[in-house]
This record gives sequence, structure tokens and C-alpha cells, in this order.
Amino acid sequence: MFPNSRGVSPSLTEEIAHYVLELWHEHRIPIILSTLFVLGLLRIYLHSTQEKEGLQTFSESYEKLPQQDRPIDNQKVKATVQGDDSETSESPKVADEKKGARQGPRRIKGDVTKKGHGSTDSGSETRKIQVLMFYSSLTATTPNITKQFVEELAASIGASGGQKPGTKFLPPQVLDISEIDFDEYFITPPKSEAEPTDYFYLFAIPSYNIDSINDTFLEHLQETHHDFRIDTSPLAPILGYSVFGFGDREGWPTEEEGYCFQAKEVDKWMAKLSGRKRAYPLGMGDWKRDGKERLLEWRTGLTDVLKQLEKTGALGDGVPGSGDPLESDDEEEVEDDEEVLIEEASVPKATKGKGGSGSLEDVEDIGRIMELSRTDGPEKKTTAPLAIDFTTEGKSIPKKKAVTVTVKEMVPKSSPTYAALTKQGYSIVGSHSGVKICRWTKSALRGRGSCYKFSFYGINSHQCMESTPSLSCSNKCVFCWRHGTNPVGTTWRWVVDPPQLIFDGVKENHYKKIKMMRGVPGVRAERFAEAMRIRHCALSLVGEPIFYPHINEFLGMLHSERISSFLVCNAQHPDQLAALNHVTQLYVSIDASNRESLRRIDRPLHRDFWERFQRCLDILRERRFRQRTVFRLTLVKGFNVEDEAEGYADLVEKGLPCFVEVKGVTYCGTSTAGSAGLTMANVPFYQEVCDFVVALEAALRRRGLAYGIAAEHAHSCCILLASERFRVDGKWHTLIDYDRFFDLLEEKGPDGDFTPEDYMGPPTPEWATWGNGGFDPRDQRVDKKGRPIEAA
Ligand SMILES: Cc1cc2nc3c(=O)[nH]c(=O)nc-3n(C[C@H](O)[C@H](O)[C@H](O)COP(=O)(O)O)c2cc1C
Ligand code: SF4
Repeated sequence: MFPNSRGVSPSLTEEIAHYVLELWHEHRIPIILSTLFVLGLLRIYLHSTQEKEGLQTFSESYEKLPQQDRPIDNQKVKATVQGDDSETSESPKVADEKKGARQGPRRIKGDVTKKGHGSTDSGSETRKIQVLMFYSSLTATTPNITKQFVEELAASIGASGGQKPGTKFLPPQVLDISEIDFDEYFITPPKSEAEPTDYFYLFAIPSYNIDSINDTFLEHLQETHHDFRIDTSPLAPILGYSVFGFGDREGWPTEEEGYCFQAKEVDKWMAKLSGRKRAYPLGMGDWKRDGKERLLEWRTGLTDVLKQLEKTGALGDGVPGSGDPLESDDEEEVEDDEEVLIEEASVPKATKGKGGSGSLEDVEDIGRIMELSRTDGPEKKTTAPLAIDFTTEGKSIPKKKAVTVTVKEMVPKSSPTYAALTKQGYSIVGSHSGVKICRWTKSALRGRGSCYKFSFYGINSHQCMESTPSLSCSNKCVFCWRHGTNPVGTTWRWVVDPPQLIFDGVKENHYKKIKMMRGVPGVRAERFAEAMRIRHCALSLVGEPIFYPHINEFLGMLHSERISSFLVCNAQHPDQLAALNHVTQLYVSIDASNRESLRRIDRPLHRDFWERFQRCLDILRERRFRQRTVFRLTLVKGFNVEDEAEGYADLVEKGLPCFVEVKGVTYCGTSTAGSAGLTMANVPFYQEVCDFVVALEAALRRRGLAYGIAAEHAHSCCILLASERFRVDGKWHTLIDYDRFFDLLEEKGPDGDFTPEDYMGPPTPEWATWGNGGFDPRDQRVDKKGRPIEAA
């Protein structure tokens, strides 16, 4: 070996080299692996930081798209999605690209951060409201109507010309849908450059059964909703929308035949795109007939909505996005008053022993009542008469009990009864009254049929309020699904609310509930506007209305506002019945034809129930030329149908009512009616109800009683027998002339001398008479899922 140039002996160098080599041999695997690991980490890090921007820009689903399906200009899309205002402002190039994009894939544009409720966002104070009214037209009627409409609307909301100081409204704009770029308005709402603005969309849409701009527009709405790259409700940031349709009743008489069909479509797709922000129901009109009137109605309703928006920034009750998402449509469909139901009452356990069915206080047990009144719970000191059994004839209260004591409320807010009733959709007014909007009212608002009282008596279900001034009842009928939730007793032993409080309260709550229907699909503007004027009151909700000590005053209030009264009582309170002033129609429930059957079915609390019942029939007979009296029979198979036609005929002979309504009990719910053991098997088929009515009519004729089968409403299993007093020139006249009734009251007083014939209405419509089914031809029958049912 030779020394190297630096004079280090070769053996040392060799030694070092050897040492390094050995080291390498010994540790090369971990060294290689850790180097690879570090390099790997480095690569992942670099890769992820490079990709980050791309991921921010496009949604995952978008990344999976084939290249040719991606937007034309990624950079622009990126910028607009990120909310870059400079990019959303319209450069001609962008506009051109948008037009080009119509054929190709849709461009994503606008702010992806969805604002929940428009102006409810922070800074709403400074936000303006821009109403945009879109219209289409082929034969040039709509543009002028729309322009005039918008001027009038602007005036009514204070947004015309020189804007009212302080108003949030910008002057409304009118836009022809054949001239606008749909992407501008119907993918996301436009962005205002000038000032923060929320949008409210209105539509005036005539229908055409030929190809028109409407089809392109509808296609666009549909495509936008189905475009998986876009939120299914991309128009959710708008404040609300509403549609008015123009059509021609002559060519397209009904909705089924195509009347205003495209307005209905626009309404439907806008509901989807806006996340159900229907601010006011769909309006429809025929310019040659009722167009002007309907449009005015629609404008009046819209003005209210817009003013509310201006004030509160929200749409109000019942419309999603309003802060109160409850839609009546989502409510559990509970059958209502006129349907007598078989259903097991769902009684909260706590109710038992507190006045529910589990603890029926004995009327006569005044000592116990007083005992109870001392227990906690809302109480009122009152000098109102306590526990006077005004339902018990000739009975007086022992002197020592007639003292001023603490009287309890019938349904205190803290009680389980209150909770149970409100859960079922009742609004409790004061401490013992209730109101609830019935399913027929909802159905009529949506043009899906009215209750049998429309067919028989001309009642508009959407103008009918169902209420009671007494939630308490003295029976526990087996088919009454409310027993267990409503208080029972035979005496009035609670605080008595003044009639004015009840009257104002039931109206207010009824209107509140109607308003909650505003955004419900299918509600028609015309019916909605009409529903804001109560014309009828069914005093039959639950409990016993004549139990309320001031029932006559309450009736007087209804009548003074020309609201008709249909009062149903349970034939257990003869004294109150005898003292009752005029009602438009007076019902007595006849649930059985003999004592034993009545005891089994009604399970009355009064021991002298049969005598009370008989006396009520006598009173009805005496008053048959003063009151329009009705027997209401509810048929429960296995209880009160078989072989009872003769017994019922005897009762009719005794009471001689003007009418006999026969109705099959309706089943609702899954289980039997508690101890009574009722099931679906107890619900008679319509044919069985028909057979019974035919048998009853024959039994009446055999007794020489002039009654005939006048009308039917097969849809609710209900048939009407009427006295021949209401047949004129061979035609039944079961309808009521309501105006005449009120005129008579005004003329002759609440207890005046006039007869039911004095306010008999026009002939019963042909479609409602026996043999014709009785379904309102203006409406469309639907099944449980809302699908149209073809008429048989
Ligand atoms: C070709 C044509 C088709 C129509 N089709 C329907 C229809 O299917 N349903 C309907 O209710 N009205 C229909 N109409 C009536 C129009 O909707 C109605 O007259 C409307 O007021 C026209 O508005 P415009 O003059 O602005 O086009 C049709 C009218 C035309 C001219
Ligand atoms: S009478 Fe009125 S409350 Fe009764 S079912 Fe008909 S619409 Fe409803």
C-alpha cells in the first residue's frame, strides 16, 4: 500500500471506508425505509397543498364528472361560487357564456352560502325588498293586467314612484319570462350591486295547451330542481313567492280539464325550488269572468303578507322559513267533530285521577269538589255560583254547600287535559272553551271537497268554525275518541268565562289556524280569502255547548256577526234545551233507540239519563215549528243498528224532527275503543247505512209519518231523511237561506216567532240528492295520498 496525497496512511482510510461500509450493510434497510417514508410524507404534503384550491372550488360530485361535462370556465365558476362579486357582475363575456351554457351543462353561479330566511339575517335592518313580477303571454292580455296590478300593489305597500320614506320596498319590477335569462333569476336569486336586497317573486301565468314559453320555463324550473350539482332548493334565499294563473273557464271549465294548469305547475316547482316558501296561496281567474275580482283578492292577501315581511322579516305562521315551520299539512290528520270516531283515547297517565275519564267526579259529591278546589293548580276567587246542578231538574243544593268558595278552572293551562287537547290541535280559549280547524275546512281550502253539510245545507266548509264554549260533557260515549282527554261532569262547577272573551278568543284562534294553511300546497287563494270571513259555527267540537251558562249570549254574538249556528246537544240537559234561543239548526244526538242500548253506548253520568232523553224529545217536538230540529243518528254496527229501525222510528214519531241525519261511525286509529271493545268491524259499510235508512223510511211511512230520503254524502257515509215539510213542488229544499235567517232574527229577536220554513233555502242541488252521491262537483276527490279519484 502507498500513502495518499494528504499523508494519511492507507490503512486508516481503508479502515474508515470499511467502517462506513459495514455500517451501511448493517443498517441499510432501516435507512432506506426511513428515507422513503420521509420522502413519501413530503410528497403527500406537497400534493395535498397543491390540490386544496381545487377541492374548495368544486364539490366532490362535480369532481367525478367527465371532463366534457364540466363548466366552460372553471375559473369563473370558482370565483362565483366563492361569492366573488366582481365575477357575478355581468360582463358581456359572462352573459354570452351563460347563453351558451343553456345547451350544455348548467353553470353554477351565485352565493353557495344559503341564507335561511332572507331578511332575517343579521343586518336585515338595512336590506331592501325587491318584488319581481314575472309574466308570460301569447295573446297579449296578461302584460297590461300585470303592469296595472304591479302599480296598484306598489301603491298599497308604499313603494310606488317616490318611495315612502322608511319603507323597505324598492319599486316592484315587471319581467316578461320570454325576455329574461332564466339563469339570472331561477338558479339563485340575482345579486344586487347597489344595496343588500332580498327578493320576493310573483308570477302571472296564463295557461296554454299548445307549446309556449311556459313549457320552456317549466322545463327550466324542473331541470334546476333535479340538477344534482345544485342544491334542490337553490331559491331558498328568496323571501317568498306566489303565483296567479289566468285561464279560460269556457274552454277548460274545471281544473281537471286543464283550467290554469300551468300556473299550478309553476306553483309546484317554485315550492320545491324555494324550499316551500309559498307566501300566499295560488290564485286563479278567468279575465272574461271573475279575473278582476280574484286578482283583487290575491292582491289584498299579498299586501298583508308583504307588510308583515316589511315589519318582521318573516312570512308569518305556517310558512316554512317563517320561524314557525308548522304547516297544517304536516299535522297528524285527526278526524273531526262531524266524524264520530272509534279510537282508543290516548290518555296521559297523569290525567287519571285528575278529572279525566279515570276519575269522574260525582256531581253530587260537592264536598269532594270543594276538597279538590283547595288543592294546588290555577285557581280563581269568584262569586260565581258553585256546583249548582242546573242539569238536574228540581234539585236544589243543600244550603250549607252554597257558600262562596274558591272555584277551579275547568281546563287549567298546567293540566294534563290542556296538554292533551292542545296536542290534538285544539286551541283552548279562556278556561273552558275550545276551537279546532276541522279536516273538512282544510280539505275545502284545497278544493278537495266539503263536509256533508255543504251538500245538505249549503255550508261552506272553509268558512266554518268548529268550537265549543264547554269542553266538558256529561256522557262518555263509546265512540267518542275524546273521552279521557276532555273533562266530564254533570254540573258546572268551574269558573265561568264571559261570552265576549270566548267569542273573541275562538275567532282569533280560528283565523290563526286558517292563516297557517297559507303555504300549504293546493290551497286556493279564492277559498283562502273567503275563509278569512267565518260564516258558520259548528258548536259541537267536544263537550256539551249548552252546558255553558251563557250560551244564549254567546249565540247572540255569533248571530250579530251573521255567523250561523249549528248546535249539537246530547239530549241530557232538558232545562237548558228549553231555555235555548233560536239557533240556525238544532241537533240532538240520538245514539240508541232504547234505554239499554243508550246506556251501553253513551255511558251517561246522569242516573236519570233516559228520562232526560225523553224530555228532550218532547221539547224538540214542541219547538219543531220554531227551531230547525235534527236528529243525528250515529250507526255503530253491533251496538245500535240491528233491529233498531223500528225503535228509531218510534223516537222520530215522538220528537217529529225536521230532519234525521244518519251517519256511519268512522274508524280512526289502530286499536279498539277501550273497554267498549269497538273495532273496524263496528264500522258499517255505506251500503249498510243505505239499507238502514231505507228500512227507517219504510218504518216511518208505516206510522203515517211523512218523511223521505232527501240527500246523501256517500263520501262521509251520511244520508239525510227530511220531513215532507221541506219538499216543495216535488223538490227537496234542505238548503238554508242564511241571510233570511239573520233578517228574521233582527226583525223578531233571538226568541222571536218564526218557523224553519221561513228561512228554507232553494232546492237541494241535483248532485246532492239521494242516488247521486253528493260530492261537490266543484271539487276533486282525492285518496289518502292526494291522488285524484275518478268519479264512479
Ligand atoms: C292557444 C291557447 C291555449 C289555451 N289553453 C288554455 C288551457 O289549457 N287552460 C286554460 O285554463 N286556459 C287556456 N287558454 C286561455 C288563456 O290562458 C287565457 O285566455 C289567458 O288569459 C290568455 O292570456 P294572454 O292573452 O296574456 O295570452 C288558452 C288560450 C290560448 C290562446
Ligand atoms: S260542519 Fe264545519 S266543523 Fe263540522 S265537519 Fe263541516 S266544516 Fe267541519
